[in-house]
Amino acid sequence: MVMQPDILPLTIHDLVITRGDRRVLDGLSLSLAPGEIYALLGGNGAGKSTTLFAILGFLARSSGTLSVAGTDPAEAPDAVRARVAYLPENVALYDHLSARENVDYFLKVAGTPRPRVDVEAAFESVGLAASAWDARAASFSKGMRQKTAIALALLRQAPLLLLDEPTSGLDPAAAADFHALLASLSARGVAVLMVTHDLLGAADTANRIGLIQAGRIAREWTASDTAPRFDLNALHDGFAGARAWAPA
Ligand SMILES: Nc1ncnc2c1ncn2[C@@H]1O[C@H](COP(=O)(O)OP(=O)(O)OP(=O)(O)O)[C@@H](O)[C@H]1O
Repeated sequence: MVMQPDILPLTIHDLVITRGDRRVLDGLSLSLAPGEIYALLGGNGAGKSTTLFAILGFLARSSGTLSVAGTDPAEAPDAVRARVAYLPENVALYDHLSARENVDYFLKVAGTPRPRVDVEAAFESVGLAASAWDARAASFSKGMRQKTAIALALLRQAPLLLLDEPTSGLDPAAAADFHALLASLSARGVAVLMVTHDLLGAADTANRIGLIQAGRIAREWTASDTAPRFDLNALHDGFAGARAWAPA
């Protein structure tokens, strides 16, 4: 992965986004270093998805700054979307195409086709079984769809991965598989911003966990170098408080 050392994959400072008459994001600040895995948690309607859409350049901001690998999505949305890999809760693939054909197609559309050997190496590194490479995506589980999309992100050399509820609906083994995959992405220098309601999964995987409340990061926890990585009681109390606060 080629990255400029002094440019962070993501910097957000004092971001304000208004939807209707509400300041849905109200002074949100958040930066990610290469290889960092950040879990963003918060009650329903707290602004998690809004944060992801703002990073993708889909929402106008009232004030604040935001940059993805040094580029402002408000100024160059296409350049930012070319650098960010966004996985919605349910990854959409062309069902009538195989994993290989999907990846080839998206790379070609992006103007960055890659040789067969590279695509297979990416499938191997995300743990997509070889039997799936040429199978139609219609038969794929959520986990297989995610692996295909992450292989595409690796091939595109995206420095930032945005994940919306990646483990909802995954069985425990598939979720563990997914968390191991995130750790290997992190080791390659990919920064990951993961929106989730899975407190235990976040505590297993993330380097930092942030609680979004009233449109900003209200609390933040950093993983310890020694076990346990996070104080689960403190996390639980933090999130219980946020639920009690969340708007109806
Ligand atoms: N298109 C819209 N127009 C006006 N308000 C919106 C729009 N989309 C979302 N909102 C409001 O913005 C707030 C934040 O929504 P957002 O989807 O970011 O929350 P979230 O934290 O992702 O919630 P959830 O956990 O339920 O997915 C909510 O109050 C929501 O009602």
